[in-house]
Amino acid sequence: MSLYHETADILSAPSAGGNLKTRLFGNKNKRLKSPPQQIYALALETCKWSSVLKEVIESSELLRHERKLTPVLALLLVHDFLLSRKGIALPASHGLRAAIERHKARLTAELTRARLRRKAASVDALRQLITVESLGEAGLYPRWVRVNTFRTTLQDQLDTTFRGFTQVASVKDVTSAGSIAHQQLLHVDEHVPNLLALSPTFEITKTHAYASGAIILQDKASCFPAYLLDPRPEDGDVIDSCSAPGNKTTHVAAIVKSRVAEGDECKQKVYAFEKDQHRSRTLDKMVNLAGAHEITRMSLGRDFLKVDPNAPLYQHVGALLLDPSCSGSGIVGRDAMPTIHLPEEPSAGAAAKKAPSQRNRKRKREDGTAEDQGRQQILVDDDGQELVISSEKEMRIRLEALSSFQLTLLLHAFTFPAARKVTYSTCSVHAEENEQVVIKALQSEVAMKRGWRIMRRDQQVRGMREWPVRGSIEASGGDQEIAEACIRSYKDDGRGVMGFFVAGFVRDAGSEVGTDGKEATITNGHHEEESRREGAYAQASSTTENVQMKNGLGSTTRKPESKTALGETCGDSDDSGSDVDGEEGEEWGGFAD
Ligand SMILES: C[S@@+](CC[C@H](N)C(=O)[O-])C[C@H]1O[C@@H](n2cnc3c(N)ncnc32)[C@H](O)[C@@H]1O
Repeated sequence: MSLYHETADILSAPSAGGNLKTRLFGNKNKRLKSPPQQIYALALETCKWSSVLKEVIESSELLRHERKLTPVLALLLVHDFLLSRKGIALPASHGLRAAIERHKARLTAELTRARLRRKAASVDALRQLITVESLGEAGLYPRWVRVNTFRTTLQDQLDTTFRGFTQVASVKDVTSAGSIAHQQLLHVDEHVPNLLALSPTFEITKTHAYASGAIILQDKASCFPAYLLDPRPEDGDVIDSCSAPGNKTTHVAAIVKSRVAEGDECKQKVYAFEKDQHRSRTLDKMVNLAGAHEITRMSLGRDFLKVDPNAPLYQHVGALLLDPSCSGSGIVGRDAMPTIHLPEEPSAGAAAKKAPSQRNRKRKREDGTAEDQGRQQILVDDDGQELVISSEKEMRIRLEALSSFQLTLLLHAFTFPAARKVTYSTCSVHAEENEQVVIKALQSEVAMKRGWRIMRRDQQVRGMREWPVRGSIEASGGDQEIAEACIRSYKDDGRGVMGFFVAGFVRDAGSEVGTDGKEATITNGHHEEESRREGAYAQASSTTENVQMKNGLGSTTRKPESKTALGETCGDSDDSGSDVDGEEGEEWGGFAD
Protein backbone atom coordinates (compact mmCIF):
# COMPACT_ATOMS: atom_id res chain seq x y z
CA MET A 1 0.00 0.00 0.00
CA SER A 2 2.73 2.44 0.84
CA LEU A 3 4.11 2.48 -2.70
CA TYR A 4 0.93 3.92 -4.24
CA HIS A 5 0.08 6.26 -1.39
CA GLU A 6 3.64 7.49 -1.04
CA THR A 7 3.94 8.07 -4.79
CA ALA A 8 0.60 9.91 -4.77
CA ASP A 9 1.91 12.13 -1.96
CA ILE A 10 5.07 12.96 -3.89
CA LEU A 11 3.09 13.85 -7.00
CA SER A 12 0.62 15.91 -5.01
CA ALA A 13 3.22 18.08 -3.27
CA PRO A 14 2.75 21.80 -3.90
CA SER A 15 4.41 23.18 -7.03
CA ALA A 16 7.20 24.75 -4.96
CA GLY A 17 8.21 21.23 -3.94
CA GLY A 18 10.75 21.18 -6.76
CA ASN A 19 11.28 18.52 -9.38
CA LEU A 20 10.68 14.84 -8.84
CA LYS A 21 14.22 14.16 -7.66
CA THR A 22 14.12 17.04 -5.19
CA ARG A 23 10.76 15.90 -3.87
CA LEU A 24 11.96 12.36 -3.46
CA PHE A 25 15.64 12.54 -2.63
CA GLY A 26 15.85 16.09 -1.30
CA ASN A 27 13.79 15.61 1.83
CA LYS A 28 16.11 13.57 3.97
CA ASN A 29 13.79 13.76 6.98
CA LYS A 30 10.90 12.14 5.26
CA ARG A 31 10.82 8.43 5.99
CA LEU A 32 9.61 6.42 3.05
CA LYS A 33 8.61 2.79 3.39
CA SER A 34 8.97 2.01 -0.30
CA PRO A 35 12.32 2.14 -2.12
CA PRO A 36 12.75 5.68 -3.53
CA GLN A 37 13.85 4.22 -6.88
CA GLN A 38 10.56 2.40 -7.18
CA ILE A 39 8.54 5.49 -6.31
CA TYR A 40 10.59 7.53 -8.79
CA ALA A 41 10.05 5.06 -11.62
CA LEU A 42 6.32 4.70 -10.93
CA ALA A 43 5.80 8.46 -10.69
CA LEU A 44 7.78 9.18 -13.85
CA GLU A 45 6.15 6.47 -15.95
CA THR A 46 2.68 7.36 -14.75
CA CYS A 47 3.19 11.03 -15.62
CA LYS A 48 4.49 9.98 -19.00
CA TRP A 49 1.36 7.91 -19.71
CA SER A 50 -1.07 10.22 -17.92
CA SER A 51 -2.63 11.77 -21.04
CA VAL A 52 -3.68 8.28 -22.20
CA LEU A 53 -4.60 7.01 -18.72
CA LYS A 54 -6.73 10.09 -18.08
CA GLU A 55 -8.85 9.18 -21.13
CA VAL A 56 -9.06 5.53 -20.05
CA ILE A 57 -10.14 6.42 -16.51
CA GLU A 58 -12.66 9.02 -17.60
CA SER A 59 -14.21 6.89 -20.35
CA SER A 60 -14.49 3.85 -18.08
CA GLU A 61 -16.03 6.03 -15.34
CA LEU A 62 -13.74 4.38 -12.85
CA LEU A 63 -13.87 7.28 -10.40
CA ARG A 64 -17.68 7.24 -10.40
CA HIS A 65 -17.72 3.54 -9.50
CA GLU A 66 -14.83 3.62 -7.05
CA ARG A 67 -15.38 6.61 -4.81
CA LYS A 68 -12.42 5.83 -2.57
CA LEU A 69 -9.94 6.44 -5.35
CA THR A 70 -8.45 9.89 -5.85
CA PRO A 71 -7.49 10.90 -9.39
CA VAL A 72 -3.76 10.49 -8.66
CA LEU A 73 -4.18 7.12 -7.01
CA ALA A 74 -6.36 5.94 -9.91
CA LEU A 75 -3.67 6.97 -12.41
CA LEU A 76 -0.94 5.10 -10.53
CA LEU A 77 -2.96 1.91 -10.08
CA VAL A 78 -4.34 1.87 -13.63
CA HIS A 79 -0.83 2.47 -14.93
CA ASP A 80 0.50 -0.62 -13.20
CA PHE A 81 -2.58 -2.67 -14.02
CA LEU A 82 -2.49 -1.96 -17.76
CA LEU A 83 1.15 -1.26 -18.48
CA SER A 84 3.44 -2.79 -15.89
CA ARG A 85 4.66 -6.30 -16.59
CA LYS A 86 4.10 -7.28 -12.98
CA GLY A 87 0.72 -5.60 -12.60
CA ILE A 88 -0.37 -3.89 -9.40
CA ALA A 89 2.20 -4.44 -6.64
CA LEU A 90 -0.36 -5.38 -3.99
CA PRO A 91 -1.78 -8.71 -2.76
CA ALA A 92 -4.75 -9.95 -4.83
CA SER A 93 -7.04 -9.48 -1.84
CA HIS A 94 -6.08 -5.86 -1.30
CA GLY A 95 -8.95 -3.37 -1.60
CA LEU A 96 -7.12 -0.99 -3.94
CA ARG A 97 -6.14 -3.77 -6.30
CA ALA A 98 -9.68 -5.17 -6.30
CA ALA A 99 -11.06 -1.68 -7.00
CA ILE A 100 -9.16 -1.68 -10.28
CA GLU A 101 -9.34 -5.32 -11.28
CA ARG A 102 -13.12 -5.51 -11.13
CA HIS A 103 -13.11 -3.05 -14.07
CA LYS A 104 -10.63 -5.07 -16.09
CA ALA A 105 -12.75 -5.46 -19.23
CA ARG A 106 -13.73 -1.81 -19.40
CA LEU A 107 -10.22 -0.50 -18.70
CA THR A 108 -8.60 -2.79 -21.27
CA ALA A 109 -11.19 -1.85 -23.90
CA GLU A 110 -10.66 1.86 -23.23
CA LEU A 111 -6.89 1.49 -23.56
CA THR A 112 -7.43 -0.11 -26.97
CA ARG A 113 -9.70 2.78 -28.00
CA ALA A 114 -7.14 5.35 -26.81
CA ARG A 115 -4.47 3.55 -28.81
CA LEU A 116 -6.56 3.43 -31.98
CA ARG A 117 -7.47 7.12 -31.64
CA ARG A 118 -3.71 7.75 -31.83
CA LYS A 119 -3.39 5.46 -34.85
CA ALA A 120 -0.88 3.24 -33.06
CA ALA A 121 -0.89 -0.32 -34.40
CA SER A 122 0.30 -1.89 -31.15
CA VAL A 123 1.01 -1.06 -27.53
CA ASP A 124 4.70 -0.84 -28.48
CA ALA A 125 3.92 1.72 -31.16
CA LEU A 126 1.83 3.62 -28.62
CA ARG A 127 4.76 3.46 -26.22
CA GLN A 128 7.00 5.14 -28.80
CA LEU A 129 4.47 7.88 -29.43
CA ILE A 130 4.09 8.49 -25.72
CA THR A 131 7.86 8.67 -25.26
CA VAL A 132 8.13 11.38 -27.91
CA GLU A 133 5.14 13.24 -26.49
CA SER A 134 6.46 13.07 -22.94
CA LEU A 135 9.84 14.53 -23.86
CA GLY A 136 8.24 17.97 -23.95
CA GLU A 137 10.97 20.62 -23.96
CA ALA A 138 13.64 17.91 -23.97
CA GLY A 139 12.34 16.74 -27.37
CA LEU A 140 13.77 19.92 -28.86
CA TYR A 141 17.25 18.80 -27.83
CA PRO A 142 19.23 15.93 -29.27
CA ARG A 143 21.00 13.44 -27.07
CA TRP A 144 24.57 14.71 -27.21
CA VAL A 145 27.13 11.96 -27.06
CA ARG A 146 30.87 12.39 -26.80
CA VAL A 147 32.87 9.53 -28.20
CA ASN A 148 35.46 8.68 -25.56
CA THR A 149 38.73 8.28 -27.43
CA PHE A 150 40.33 6.46 -24.50
CA ARG A 151 38.15 3.51 -25.39
CA THR A 152 37.10 3.82 -29.02
CA THR A 153 37.05 6.01 -32.11
CA LEU A 154 34.32 7.96 -33.84
CA GLN A 155 34.48 5.65 -36.84
CA ASP A 156 34.21 2.54 -34.64
CA GLN A 157 31.08 3.90 -33.04
CA LEU A 158 29.53 4.87 -36.39
CA ASP A 159 30.21 1.32 -37.58
CA THR A 160 28.86 -0.42 -34.48
CA THR A 161 26.62 1.31 -31.91
CA PHE A 162 25.16 3.69 -34.48
CA ARG A 163 25.22 1.42 -37.51
CA GLY A 164 21.47 1.62 -38.07
CA PHE A 165 21.34 5.40 -37.82
CA THR A 166 20.71 7.75 -40.69
CA GLN A 167 23.21 10.61 -40.84
CA VAL A 168 21.62 14.01 -41.31
CA ALA A 169 23.07 17.40 -42.17
CA SER A 170 22.11 19.43 -39.11
CA VAL A 171 21.07 19.27 -35.47
CA LYS A 172 17.65 20.63 -36.44
CA ASP A 173 17.14 17.61 -38.69
CA VAL A 174 17.82 15.33 -35.72
CA THR A 175 15.09 16.86 -33.61
CA SER A 176 12.60 17.74 -36.33
CA ALA A 177 9.08 16.72 -35.44
CA GLY A 178 7.66 13.69 -37.17
CA SER A 179 10.92 11.97 -37.86
CA ILE A 180 11.96 11.29 -34.30
CA ALA A 181 9.26 8.76 -33.55
CA HIS A 182 10.16 6.49 -36.41
CA GLN A 183 13.85 6.70 -37.18
CA GLN A 184 17.12 6.99 -35.40
CA LEU A 185 18.98 10.01 -36.71
CA LEU A 186 22.50 11.19 -36.12
CA HIS A 187 24.53 14.28 -36.86
CA VAL A 188 28.32 14.54 -36.55
CA ASP A 189 29.00 17.88 -34.86
CA GLU A 190 30.82 20.48 -36.90
CA HIS A 191 32.37 22.37 -33.97
CA VAL A 192 33.57 19.86 -31.38
CA PRO A 193 35.51 16.79 -32.52
CA ASN A 194 34.15 13.35 -31.61
CA LEU A 195 30.71 14.66 -30.74
CA LEU A 196 27.39 13.31 -32.01
CA ALA A 197 23.83 14.57 -31.83
CA LEU A 198 21.34 11.70 -31.66
CA SER A 199 17.55 11.45 -31.78
CA PRO A 200 16.16 12.45 -28.37
CA THR A 201 14.24 9.19 -28.04
CA PHE A 202 17.31 6.99 -28.39
CA GLU A 203 17.77 4.93 -25.24
CA ILE A 204 21.48 5.35 -25.03
CA THR A 205 21.81 4.03 -21.49
CA LYS A 206 20.86 0.60 -22.79
CA THR A 207 23.83 0.38 -25.14
CA HIS A 208 27.01 -1.55 -24.44
CA ALA A 209 29.07 1.46 -25.54
CA TYR A 210 27.50 3.55 -22.79
CA ALA A 211 27.87 0.89 -20.11
CA SER A 212 31.52 0.36 -21.02
CA GLY A 213 32.43 4.07 -21.04
CA ALA A 214 33.06 4.18 -24.79
CA ILE A 215 30.48 6.93 -25.19
CA ILE A 216 29.57 9.60 -22.70
CA LEU A 217 26.40 11.65 -22.46
CA GLN A 218 27.58 15.22 -22.51
CA ASP A 219 25.86 18.31 -23.82
CA LYS A 220 27.69 20.01 -26.67
CA ALA A 221 28.21 23.21 -24.70
CA SER A 222 29.69 21.26 -21.83
CA CYS A 223 32.39 20.06 -24.24
CA PHE A 224 33.49 23.64 -24.97
CA PRO A 225 35.82 24.16 -21.97
CA ALA A 226 38.17 21.22 -22.51
CA TYR A 227 38.17 21.81 -26.26
CA LEU A 228 38.88 25.52 -25.80
CA LEU A 229 41.65 24.79 -23.28
CA ASP A 230 43.24 22.70 -26.01
CA PRO A 231 46.00 21.22 -23.84
CA ARG A 232 49.15 20.49 -25.83
CA PRO A 233 52.32 18.67 -24.79
CA GLU A 234 54.10 22.00 -24.39
CA ASP A 235 51.43 23.14 -21.92
CA GLY A 236 52.65 20.66 -19.33
CA ASP A 237 50.28 19.33 -16.71
CA VAL A 238 46.61 20.25 -16.50
CA ILE A 239 44.36 20.97 -13.53
CA ASP A 240 40.61 20.51 -13.44
CA SER A 241 39.72 22.44 -10.31
CA CYS A 242 36.04 21.48 -9.88
CA SER A 243 35.71 18.06 -11.36
CA ALA A 244 32.70 15.97 -10.36
CA PRO A 245 30.95 14.25 -11.97
CA GLY A 246 33.91 14.23 -14.34
CA ASN A 247 32.66 15.04 -17.82
CA LYS A 248 35.25 17.71 -18.43
CA THR A 249 38.01 15.87 -16.58
CA THR A 250 37.65 12.84 -18.83
CA HIS A 251 37.32 15.06 -21.89
CA VAL A 252 40.45 17.07 -21.16
CA ALA A 253 42.34 13.87 -20.34
CA ALA A 254 41.20 12.36 -23.66
CA ILE A 255 42.53 15.39 -25.53
CA VAL A 256 45.86 15.19 -23.69
CA LYS A 257 46.12 11.48 -24.52
CA SER A 258 45.15 12.00 -28.16
CA ARG A 259 48.30 14.05 -28.67
CA VAL A 260 50.64 11.31 -27.58
CA ALA A 261 52.07 9.31 -30.47
CA GLU A 262 51.03 5.67 -30.47
CA GLY A 263 53.39 3.59 -28.36
CA ASP A 264 54.76 6.64 -26.51
CA GLU A 265 54.18 7.18 -22.83
CA CYS A 266 51.93 10.09 -21.88
CA LYS A 267 54.02 12.28 -19.63
CA GLN A 268 51.43 14.92 -18.89
CA LYS A 269 49.13 14.56 -15.91
CA VAL A 270 45.64 15.81 -15.26
CA TYR A 271 45.11 16.77 -11.61
CA ALA A 272 41.42 16.62 -10.74
CA PHE A 273 40.08 18.26 -7.57
CA GLU A 274 36.65 17.79 -6.09
CA LYS A 275 35.65 19.24 -2.75
CA ASP A 276 32.50 17.27 -2.09
CA GLN A 277 33.08 13.77 -0.70
CA HIS A 278 29.93 12.25 -2.11
CA ARG A 279 30.42 13.69 -5.57
CA SER A 280 34.07 12.60 -5.40
CA ARG A 281 32.93 9.00 -5.49
CA THR A 282 31.13 9.68 -8.73
CA LEU A 283 34.20 11.35 -10.17
CA ASP A 284 36.33 8.37 -9.21
CA LYS A 285 33.92 5.97 -10.92
CA MET A 286 33.61 8.07 -14.03
CA VAL A 287 37.37 8.56 -14.47
CA ASN A 288 37.90 4.82 -14.13
CA LEU A 289 35.06 3.81 -16.37
CA ALA A 290 36.22 6.27 -19.02
CA GLY A 291 39.73 4.79 -18.88
CA ALA A 292 41.19 8.19 -17.96
CA HIS A 293 42.75 6.97 -14.71
CA GLU A 294 46.18 6.38 -16.21
CA ILE A 295 46.89 10.05 -16.60
CA THR A 296 44.46 11.49 -14.05
CA ARG A 297 45.40 12.07 -10.42
CA MET A 298 42.33 12.63 -8.34
CA SER A 299 42.25 14.63 -5.15
CA LEU A 300 38.95 13.48 -3.77
CA GLY A 301 37.25 15.63 -1.18
CA ARG A 302 39.87 18.32 -1.63
CA ASP A 303 39.16 22.04 -1.83
CA PHE A 304 41.00 23.58 -4.78
CA LEU A 305 41.28 26.85 -2.90
CA LYS A 306 43.45 25.10 -0.33
CA VAL A 307 45.90 23.81 -2.92
CA ASP A 308 49.26 25.55 -2.74
CA PRO A 309 50.07 26.71 -6.30
CA ASN A 310 53.76 26.83 -5.43
CA ALA A 311 53.94 23.20 -4.30
CA PRO A 312 56.61 21.36 -6.34
CA LEU A 313 53.96 18.96 -7.58
CA TYR A 314 52.20 21.68 -9.53
CA GLN A 315 55.20 23.57 -10.82
CA HIS A 316 54.61 22.38 -14.37
CA VAL A 317 50.89 22.97 -14.49
CA GLY A 318 50.45 25.06 -17.62
CA ALA A 319 46.70 24.82 -18.18
CA LEU A 320 43.74 24.94 -15.81
CA LEU A 321 40.06 24.25 -16.38
CA LEU A 322 37.66 25.95 -14.02
CA ASP A 323 34.03 24.91 -14.04
CA PRO A 324 32.75 25.94 -10.62
CA SER A 325 29.33 25.57 -9.06
CA CYS A 326 26.88 28.06 -10.52
CA SER A 327 23.20 28.94 -10.59
CA GLY A 328 22.50 26.27 -13.22
CA SER A 329 20.17 28.65 -15.03
CA GLY A 330 21.24 27.30 -18.42
CA ILE A 331 20.29 23.73 -17.70
CA VAL A 332 17.74 22.14 -20.01
CA GLY A 333 14.68 20.85 -18.21
CA ARG A 334 15.05 17.14 -18.74
CA ASP A 335 14.90 17.16 -14.99
CA ALA A 336 11.85 19.38 -14.66
CA MET A 337 8.77 18.15 -12.84
CA PRO A 338 6.92 16.04 -15.41
CA THR A 339 3.43 17.08 -16.46
CA ILE A 340 0.63 15.03 -14.99
CA HIS A 341 -2.79 14.90 -16.65
CA LEU A 342 -5.31 14.14 -13.93
CA PRO A 343 -8.67 12.58 -14.75
CA GLU A 344 -11.76 14.68 -14.05
CA GLU A 345 -13.79 13.62 -11.10
CA PRO A 346 -17.26 12.28 -11.93
CA SER A 347 -19.51 15.17 -10.90
CA ALA A 348 -19.35 18.68 -9.51
CA GLY A 349 -20.76 17.38 -6.23
CA ALA A 350 -18.04 14.79 -5.88
CA ALA A 351 -15.41 17.25 -6.96
CA ALA A 352 -16.48 19.67 -4.27
CA LYS A 353 -15.77 17.04 -1.65
CA LYS A 354 -12.15 16.87 -2.67
CA ALA A 355 -9.59 19.30 -1.34
CA PRO A 356 -9.59 22.41 -3.52
CA SER A 357 -5.82 22.34 -3.62
CA GLN A 358 -5.95 19.17 -5.68
CA ARG A 359 -8.09 20.76 -8.38
CA ASN A 360 -5.84 23.82 -8.49
CA ARG A 361 -2.86 21.59 -8.80
CA LYS A 362 -4.22 20.00 -11.91
CA ARG A 363 -4.70 23.36 -13.59
CA LYS A 364 -1.20 24.43 -12.64
CA ARG A 365 0.53 21.38 -13.95
CA GLU A 366 -1.35 21.13 -17.21
CA ASP A 367 -0.85 24.67 -18.40
CA GLY A 368 2.40 25.26 -16.55
CA THR A 369 1.44 28.87 -15.93
CA ALA A 370 0.36 28.84 -12.33
CA GLU A 371 0.46 32.30 -10.85
CA ASP A 372 2.95 31.42 -8.14
CA GLN A 373 5.26 29.78 -10.66
CA GLY A 374 5.36 33.01 -12.67
CA ARG A 375 7.12 34.79 -9.82
CA GLN A 376 9.50 31.99 -8.94
CA GLN A 377 12.80 31.24 -10.53
CA ILE A 378 14.42 27.89 -10.18
CA LEU A 379 18.14 27.44 -9.69
CA VAL A 380 19.69 24.02 -9.92
CA ASP A 381 22.50 23.07 -7.60
CA ASP A 382 25.44 20.74 -8.30
CA ASP A 383 23.37 17.73 -7.33
CA GLY A 384 20.60 18.63 -9.76
CA GLN A 385 18.33 19.69 -6.94
CA GLU A 386 16.16 22.71 -7.43
CA LEU A 387 16.29 25.82 -5.34
CA VAL A 388 13.19 27.95 -5.64
CA ILE A 389 13.98 31.67 -5.61
CA SER A 390 10.91 33.76 -4.97
CA SER A 391 12.07 37.36 -5.19
CA GLU A 392 14.41 39.51 -7.26
CA LYS A 393 16.30 40.42 -4.10
CA GLU A 394 16.85 36.78 -3.17
CA MET A 395 18.13 36.14 -6.69
CA ARG A 396 20.53 39.09 -6.54
CA ILE A 397 21.96 37.92 -3.22
CA ARG A 398 22.40 34.39 -4.52
CA LEU A 399 24.12 35.56 -7.73
CA GLU A 400 26.41 37.89 -5.78
CA ALA A 401 27.50 35.05 -3.50
CA LEU A 402 28.07 32.73 -6.44
CA SER A 403 30.02 35.23 -8.51
CA SER A 404 32.27 36.17 -5.62
CA PHE A 405 33.09 32.48 -5.04
CA GLN A 406 33.64 31.96 -8.79
CA LEU A 407 36.01 34.94 -8.97
CA THR A 408 37.99 33.70 -5.98
CA LEU A 409 38.52 30.35 -7.68
CA LEU A 410 39.52 31.97 -10.95
CA LEU A 411 42.05 34.27 -9.27
CA HIS A 412 43.49 31.27 -7.44
CA ALA A 413 43.97 29.54 -10.80
CA PHE A 414 45.86 32.62 -12.05
CA THR A 415 48.49 32.15 -9.34
CA PHE A 416 49.93 28.83 -10.56
CA PRO A 417 53.45 29.84 -11.52
CA ALA A 418 53.72 28.00 -14.84
CA ALA A 419 50.09 28.53 -15.93
CA ARG A 420 49.65 29.95 -19.42
CA LYS A 421 46.03 29.06 -20.17
CA VAL A 422 42.87 29.00 -18.08
CA THR A 423 39.29 28.38 -19.09
CA TYR A 424 36.41 29.57 -16.96
CA SER A 425 32.92 28.20 -17.54
CA THR A 426 29.43 28.04 -16.06
CA CYS A 427 26.10 26.56 -17.07
CA SER A 428 24.52 29.85 -16.17
CA VAL A 429 23.02 32.50 -18.42
CA HIS A 430 23.46 35.32 -15.87
CA ALA A 431 26.01 38.01 -16.78
CA GLU A 432 26.90 38.30 -13.07
CA GLU A 433 28.43 34.80 -13.19
CA ASN A 434 29.88 35.18 -16.67
CA GLU A 435 31.15 38.31 -18.44
CA GLN A 436 31.20 40.22 -15.16
CA VAL A 437 33.46 37.63 -13.51
CA VAL A 438 35.72 37.80 -16.58
CA ILE A 439 35.97 41.59 -16.38
CA LYS A 440 36.71 41.54 -12.65
CA ALA A 441 39.31 38.83 -13.13
CA LEU A 442 41.08 40.82 -15.87
CA GLN A 443 41.11 43.91 -13.68
CA SER A 444 42.45 42.03 -10.66
CA GLU A 445 45.87 42.66 -9.21
CA VAL A 446 47.00 39.11 -9.85
CA ALA A 447 46.01 39.31 -13.54
CA MET A 448 47.85 42.60 -14.00
CA LYS A 449 50.91 41.38 -12.15
CA ARG A 450 51.13 38.10 -14.02
CA GLY A 451 50.06 39.37 -17.42
CA TRP A 452 46.79 37.46 -17.83
CA ARG A 453 44.73 38.52 -20.87
CA ILE A 454 41.56 37.30 -22.47
CA MET A 455 42.04 34.55 -25.08
CA ARG A 456 40.82 36.45 -28.14
CA ARG A 457 38.49 34.83 -30.63
CA ASP A 458 41.21 34.64 -33.29
CA GLN A 459 43.44 32.74 -30.81
CA GLN A 460 40.86 30.03 -30.17
CA VAL A 461 40.69 26.54 -31.63
CA ARG A 462 38.82 26.37 -34.93
CA GLY A 463 35.48 25.09 -33.64
CA MET A 464 35.30 27.70 -30.89
CA ARG A 465 36.37 30.48 -33.25
CA GLU A 466 33.61 29.47 -35.60
CA TRP A 467 30.91 29.06 -32.94
CA PRO A 468 28.62 32.01 -33.67
CA VAL A 469 27.13 32.83 -30.27
CA ARG A 470 29.38 35.22 -28.35
CA GLY A 471 29.31 37.21 -25.13
CA SER A 472 27.21 40.26 -24.41
CA ILE A 473 28.91 43.57 -25.25
CA GLU A 474 26.88 45.35 -22.60
CA ALA A 475 27.83 42.85 -19.90
CA SER A 476 31.45 43.14 -21.06
CA GLY A 477 31.41 46.83 -20.18
CA GLY A 478 31.20 47.80 -23.88
CA ASP A 479 34.46 46.02 -24.71
CA GLN A 480 33.81 44.35 -28.05
CA GLU A 481 37.01 42.29 -28.01
CA ILE A 482 36.10 40.72 -24.68
CA ALA A 483 32.52 40.09 -25.75
CA GLU A 484 33.76 38.40 -28.95
CA ALA A 485 36.19 36.31 -26.95
CA CYS A 486 33.44 35.06 -24.63
CA ILE A 487 31.53 32.03 -25.85
CA ARG A 488 27.91 31.62 -24.97
CA SER A 489 25.02 29.34 -25.78
CA TYR A 490 21.33 29.70 -25.06
CA LYS A 491 19.02 26.82 -24.46
CA ASP A 492 16.13 28.14 -26.51
CA ASP A 493 17.81 29.35 -29.70
CA GLY A 494 17.28 26.23 -31.80
CA ARG A 495 20.90 25.05 -31.69
CA GLY A 496 19.93 22.19 -29.41
CA VAL A 497 22.36 22.97 -26.60
CA MET A 498 22.06 24.03 -22.99
CA GLY A 499 22.70 27.58 -21.77
CA PHE A 500 26.41 27.90 -21.16
CA PHE A 501 29.31 30.31 -20.91
CA VAL A 502 33.05 29.88 -21.36
CA ALA A 503 35.98 32.23 -21.66
CA GLY A 504 39.69 31.57 -21.98
CA PHE A 505 42.60 33.47 -20.46
CA VAL A 506 46.20 33.40 -21.64
CA ARG A 507 49.52 34.92 -20.82
CA ASP A 508 52.96 34.69 -22.32
CA ALA A 509 55.94 32.87 -20.92
CA GLY A 510 58.14 35.35 -19.14
CA SER A 511 55.31 37.72 -18.29
CA GLU A 512 54.95 36.60 -14.73
CA VAL A 513 56.84 36.78 -11.52
CA GLY A 514 56.42 33.84 -9.18
CA THR A 515 55.79 34.40 -5.51
CA ASP A 516 59.40 33.49 -4.94
CA GLY A 517 60.43 36.21 -7.35
CA LYS A 518 61.53 33.64 -9.96
CA GLU A 519 59.96 33.06 -13.30
CA ALA A 520 58.31 29.68 -13.79
CA THR A 521 58.81 27.89 -17.06
CA ILE A 522 57.67 24.71 -18.70
CA THR A 523 60.22 22.77 -20.62
CA ASN A 524 59.64 19.65 -22.60
CA GLY A 525 62.06 17.90 -20.34
CA HIS A 526 60.22 18.68 -17.15
CA HIS A 527 59.02 15.16 -16.70
CA GLU A 528 62.51 14.04 -15.85
CA GLU A 529 61.51 15.16 -12.40
CA GLU A 530 58.55 12.83 -12.40
CA SER A 531 59.67 10.55 -9.64
CA ARG A 532 60.59 13.40 -7.34
CA ARG A 533 57.19 14.92 -7.84
CA GLU A 534 55.44 11.63 -7.24
CA GLY A 535 57.18 11.62 -3.89
CA ALA A 536 55.98 15.12 -3.16
CA TYR A 537 52.50 14.11 -4.21
CA ALA A 538 52.39 11.19 -1.85
CA GLN A 539 53.67 13.40 0.92
CA ALA A 540 51.04 16.03 0.27
CA SER A 541 48.44 13.28 0.36
CA SER A 542 49.54 11.89 3.68
CA THR A 543 49.72 15.26 5.38
CA THR A 544 46.36 16.59 4.28
CA GLU A 545 43.62 15.78 6.67
CA ASN A 546 40.37 14.53 5.27
CA VAL A 547 41.86 14.28 1.83
CA GLN A 548 41.89 11.18 -0.24
CA MET A 549 44.33 11.22 -3.10
CA LYS A 550 44.16 8.62 -5.78
CA ASN A 551 46.69 7.70 -8.35
CA GLY A 552 45.06 5.69 -11.09
CA LEU A 553 48.45 4.47 -12.28
CA GLY A 554 48.93 2.52 -9.12
CA SER A 555 45.60 0.83 -9.29
CA THR A 556 46.61 -2.15 -11.32
CA THR A 557 43.67 -4.22 -10.19
CA ARG A 558 41.09 -1.57 -10.97
CA LYS A 559 38.89 -2.39 -13.90
CA PRO A 560 36.22 -0.34 -15.57
CA GLU A 561 32.86 -1.28 -14.17
CA SER A 562 30.04 -1.91 -16.54
CA LYS A 563 27.66 0.00 -14.36
CA THR A 564 28.44 2.55 -11.74
CA ALA A 565 26.23 4.69 -9.60
CA LEU A 566 26.11 8.19 -10.88
CA GLY A 567 23.20 10.04 -9.49
CA GLU A 568 24.70 13.49 -9.45
CA THR A 569 24.22 16.15 -11.97
CA CYS A 570 26.23 19.19 -12.64
CA GLY A 571 24.84 21.24 -15.36
CA ASP A 572 24.83 18.25 -17.62
CA SER A 573 21.32 17.37 -16.73
CA ASP A 574 21.09 15.48 -19.88
CA ASP A 575 20.68 12.03 -18.58
CA SER A 576 17.55 12.10 -16.60
CA GLY A 577 15.15 11.29 -19.33
CA SER A 578 11.65 10.07 -18.85
CA ASP A 579 12.73 6.51 -19.41
CA VAL A 580 13.99 6.44 -15.86
CA ASP A 581 17.56 6.20 -17.00
CA GLY A 582 20.14 8.12 -15.10
CA GLU A 583 18.06 8.08 -11.99
CA GLU A 584 19.69 8.18 -8.60
CA GLY A 585 22.09 5.38 -8.08
CA GLU A 586 21.18 3.64 -11.28
CA GLU A 587 23.72 4.17 -13.97
CA TRP A 588 26.76 6.07 -14.97
CA GLY A 589 25.68 8.79 -17.20
CA GLY A 590 27.99 11.68 -17.85
CA PHE A 591 25.29 14.10 -16.89
CA ALA A 592 26.17 15.95 -19.96
CA ASP A 593 26.79 18.78 -17.65
C1 LIG B 1 29.64 22.61 -12.10
S1 LIG B 1 30.18 21.27 -11.16
C2 LIG B 1 31.52 20.65 -12.12
C3 LIG B 1 31.10 19.81 -13.28
C4 LIG B 1 32.26 19.10 -13.89
N1 LIG B 1 33.27 20.04 -14.33
C5 LIG B 1 31.83 18.24 -15.08
O1 LIG B 1 31.87 18.73 -16.20
O2 LIG B 1 31.47 17.08 -14.89
C6 LIG B 1 31.04 22.05 -9.87
C7 LIG B 1 31.77 21.10 -8.94
O3 LIG B 1 32.73 21.84 -8.23
C8 LIG B 1 32.81 21.34 -6.92
N2 LIG B 1 33.45 22.41 -6.11
C9 LIG B 1 32.90 23.56 -5.66
N3 LIG B 1 33.82 24.27 -5.00
C10 LIG B 1 34.98 23.60 -5.05
C11 LIG B 1 36.30 23.84 -4.56
N4 LIG B 1 36.57 24.93 -3.85
N5 LIG B 1 37.24 22.91 -4.79
C12 LIG B 1 36.96 21.79 -5.49
N6 LIG B 1 35.73 21.51 -5.97
C13 LIG B 1 34.75 22.40 -5.76
C14 LIG B 1 31.37 21.05 -6.59
O4 LIG B 1 31.28 20.14 -5.51
C15 LIG B 1 30.88 20.46 -7.89
O5 LIG B 1 31.05 19.09 -7.91
